[in-house]
Amino acid sequence: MLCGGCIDFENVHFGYLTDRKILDGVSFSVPAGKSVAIVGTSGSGKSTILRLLYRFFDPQAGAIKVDGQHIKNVTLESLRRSIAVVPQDTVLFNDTIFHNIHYGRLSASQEEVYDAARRAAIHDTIMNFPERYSTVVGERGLKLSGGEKQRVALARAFLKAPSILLCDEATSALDSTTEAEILTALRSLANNRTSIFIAHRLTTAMQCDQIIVLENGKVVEQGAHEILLSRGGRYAQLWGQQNNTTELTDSLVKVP
Ligand SMILES: Nc1ncnc2c1ncn2[C@@H]1O[C@H](COP(=O)(O)OP(=O)(O)OP(=O)(O)O)[C@@H](O)[C@H]1O
Repeated sequence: MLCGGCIDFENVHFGYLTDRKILDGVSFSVPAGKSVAIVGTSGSGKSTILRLLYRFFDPQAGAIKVDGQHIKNVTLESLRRSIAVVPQDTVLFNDTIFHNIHYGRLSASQEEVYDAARRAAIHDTIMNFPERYSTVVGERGLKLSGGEKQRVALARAFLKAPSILLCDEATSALDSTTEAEILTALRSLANNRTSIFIAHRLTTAMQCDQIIVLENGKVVEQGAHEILLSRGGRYAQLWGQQNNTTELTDSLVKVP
């Protein structure tokens, strides 16, 4: 039985195929209740770390521990009960929006589902759907936008109230109001929970207690935002690149 405090990756080696290493001796710790952002170029193995923690795959060498216990010695059910995942693209069932949120914790009451939806800033949107919470969503129902789907994932996670939160930040552009709402909800969900964010925007990473920079399957830098910036290494370089791009985009948008 896990109560889901700290997470430890100890010299983890992993490849999906035998001749191609994806994680090459990854070690890091997330203390209970703290947040870590994983940043790095596309394909560096960020999502793989989350997949191993959720045990979609097992590492070939090294250990992954939660609360000091090897996760391979814990039942899958117990492991997954203590973890909520907010993915980039949430899978919706062809069912009511109520059921789609309720799925986060099937023992929850109706009021708890509404409350989770409120906290994920999607309740008001649902109340404007043709049949409110009974509206069928998914492929054969009402299509939800990327931002709405992400809020459904957040509502499920609020309902689950896990001790560990894994979040893969959306790369797709959301309008700035939606993005701000989602970030606020995510921050309140991550509060006092051990959380790992795959951060595509460094402005998200900077709000985490620790940042891990992953490159070619290795942790090349680790520390808090200010410290990594002052070190002038890989993170500082990524930060410079992203800010230049933002400035460039801003200046392109601000055509008189
Ligand atoms: N199921 C799989 N089978 C084989 N290779 C895979 C599989 N899933 C991912 N990979 C490969 O593993 C590498 C790391 O993938 P991963 O999804 O962890 O990268 P990432 O850092 O999260 O990238 P991104 O930022 O683009 O999402 C990639 O080169 C990818 O092609």
